[in-house]
Amino acid sequence: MALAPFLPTELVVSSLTMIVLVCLYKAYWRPKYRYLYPVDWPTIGLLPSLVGNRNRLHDHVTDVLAGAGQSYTAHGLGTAGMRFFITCDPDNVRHIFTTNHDNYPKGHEFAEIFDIMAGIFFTMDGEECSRQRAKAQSILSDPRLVASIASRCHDKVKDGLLPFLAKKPVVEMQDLSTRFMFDVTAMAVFGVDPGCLSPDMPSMHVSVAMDTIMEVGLFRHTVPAPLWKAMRWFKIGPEGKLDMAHTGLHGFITQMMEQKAMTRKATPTPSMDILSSYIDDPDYTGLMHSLLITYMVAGRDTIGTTLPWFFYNLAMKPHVVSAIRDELAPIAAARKDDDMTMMTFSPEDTKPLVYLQAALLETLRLYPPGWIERKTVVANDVMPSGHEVRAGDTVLISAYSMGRMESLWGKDCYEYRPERWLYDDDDDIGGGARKKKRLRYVASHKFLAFNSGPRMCLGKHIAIMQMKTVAAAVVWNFDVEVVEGHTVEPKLSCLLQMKNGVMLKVNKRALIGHQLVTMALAPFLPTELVVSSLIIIVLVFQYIAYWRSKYKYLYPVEWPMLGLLIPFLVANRNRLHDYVTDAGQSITAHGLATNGMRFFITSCQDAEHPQRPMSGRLDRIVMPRQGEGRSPPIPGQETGRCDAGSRHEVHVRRDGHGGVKDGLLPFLAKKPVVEMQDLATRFMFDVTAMVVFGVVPGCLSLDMPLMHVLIAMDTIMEVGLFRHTVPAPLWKVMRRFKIGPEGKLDMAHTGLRGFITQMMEQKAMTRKATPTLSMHIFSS
Ligand code: HEM
Repeated sequence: MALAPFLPTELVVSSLTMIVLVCLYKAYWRPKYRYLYPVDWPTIGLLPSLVGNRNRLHDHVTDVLAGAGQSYTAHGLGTAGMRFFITCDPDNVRHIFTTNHDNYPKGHEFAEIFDIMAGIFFTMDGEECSRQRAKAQSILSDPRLVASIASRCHDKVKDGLLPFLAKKPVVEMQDLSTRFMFDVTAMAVFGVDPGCLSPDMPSMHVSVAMDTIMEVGLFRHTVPAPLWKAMRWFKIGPEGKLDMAHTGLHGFITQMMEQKAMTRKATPTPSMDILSSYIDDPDYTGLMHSLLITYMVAGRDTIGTTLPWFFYNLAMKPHVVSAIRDELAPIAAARKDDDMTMMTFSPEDTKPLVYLQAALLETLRLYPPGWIERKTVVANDVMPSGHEVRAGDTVLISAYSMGRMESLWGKDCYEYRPERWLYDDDDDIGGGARKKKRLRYVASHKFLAFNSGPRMCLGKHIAIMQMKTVAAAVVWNFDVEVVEGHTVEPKLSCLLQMKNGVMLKVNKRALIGHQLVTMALAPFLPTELVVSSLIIIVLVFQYIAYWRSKYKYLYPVEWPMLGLLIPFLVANRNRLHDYVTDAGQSITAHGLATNGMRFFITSCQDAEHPQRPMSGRLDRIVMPRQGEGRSPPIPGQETGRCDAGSRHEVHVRRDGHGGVKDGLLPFLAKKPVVEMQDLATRFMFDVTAMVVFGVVPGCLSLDMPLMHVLIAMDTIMEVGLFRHTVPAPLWKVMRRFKIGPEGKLDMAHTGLRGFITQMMEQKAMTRKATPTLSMHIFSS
């Protein structure tokens, strides 16, 4: 409503922009240039190139730089002659970050983009920045603080991360790493553990708020400042989201500071955390929120972003996992307590491990969390590459592209290969020459993940120590594997996070002489193996001996002992609904077991089966409703819920009539192809949540957020069918050990409970803000 008077102008302007864009695109775009050079359009500059490649922005920038000899000059949107110089040339980087550093400050636009950290070194330049950095450096190099960070990280791995992984067969590693690093960083900053990494996976508003800052940061970097400032004024679009994120973050910092004040009152002895070093410093009065948020970002965002890429690469490179384990094995062998517990490694243990460090550096080469740096030009200058830059130009340095330049890293620059960081050092031991691996030195202007020159990362050593602690413990104790069908791709943000995270299967290794066996299940494994192998053998023999193709679609075969159910389900699992329908209107069958358990399956209205035996026990009546409307069967027609393999793709044309005004129709209008089951589920999820809680969770939005809760609800129904079909003691044992479908269900329960908690919290907040009665189920 507030925007109503502006809408017509807005509409005209955006329509005109669209028309101009489409015409220019059609007129000039040449497929051969597509992945080589971005076309620098008159007036609108690089915008079409960015829009056209938004789904592969990082790689697009890299392709452009590789094609243009590592540096490129382009124009931004606007008539003010704004220019960009984009580079990943190490000579230029040294010039910008070190040799002529004063000519390339971050600039006031950078400070405006990250206004939540205003007044703190991260967004500043010059004298004040150097003064603040000096204090930060002395704090972060205090051995007592470093020791306290190390021991808190180690304890969190031991008591939080490893037990968590041992209980969950499948995890979303980005979420998990972010939760872990949020807790570890908050402990270093405030001396308080917020408990994000707990088995009930509490909702993470603050963590999401931190992600929002980085996502909207990229948006602010790419559109002209007056545009995002106008949006900020009206709190619309990404700026509306950012405004909420700021409120959430400030709330969190206030809460932490209050908790800290209470602790200080109770135990006045100084505590080893970052906040304690600033709390009485008058220079930071009024800057505490910016300062503490900066430290949270420095720790959580960087390591929390790196670790998922690390595990993702390891999941695909078993030889790297083996090499890391080989390095850890002598340390593990020297332990006395290693046999039945999960092993952790201290910073002293991991410090000399060069292969582990190489694997982490290799991750940072290919996936630097801060993938792009921004600087401003103070005075006209000429780069070592010969390019001229003018005062006021913006310089963008792509750390991501730098890690993928063939000229710097060789032909295999895209390959994850930790060995490139190592070299053989001839080390004469005991008379014989033995090669010892050493870490290769790579200058920071060639490997930019930790920045270079006077603005170099101040937490590099802490970061490597923390990452090694996590990586060593997880690699030693678990096997990880990417869940089939899960695609990993980067998100559009200032941080190189993954768009949908990375789903990993995690299996515990048991340590019997450092060999593999699943530990928690070890005592049961032989029996379990024997029983399941026997069942499979019996099934295969029976299948071969009795199965007649003429019966295949007519009658379920009743096997001796196994009854009807197991062969029935196994053989017809892909057409279960139709199989039940084809079998006639009523059948009686035996289940798996020797206690004579029987099933009567019918679609007759009166459930009176002519063959119903009068003797014997009728245990369950299963009435397939679908069968009722489907006798005789209709060949070739699909029924039931679509599975992933048979999803219906619906080509949607704009209709203009009917419907659901603000969500579904605009969505359909924008997407020419939709997966209708997903869409309908998202739509109904939002509608139902609105009815139940009075809150829209926003599942049906254009960016199609990954909805763990929806998957969880599907899981309940899928595992429900599983529980219906196998004997109860079997699924109960599986539930006890959280294995197979029951492990998945356990995660689904946790996710759903987390969602309900989140909704109830949101509701409680809304009720506080507007106490009038609202019309939805939860309020009743
Ligand atoms: C994988 C881990 C990390 C990476 C890749 C990383 C990377 C970086 C980069 C690229 C910068 C320069 C930022 C800029 O000027 O725009 C930076 C600065 C900084 N980092 Fe890190 N960092 C990591 C972990 C940490 C940790 C754990 C801490 C704290 C304990 C930390 C503290 C800092 C500080 C204080 C600065 C100085 C900011 C400035 O001068 O503006 N970093 N880091």
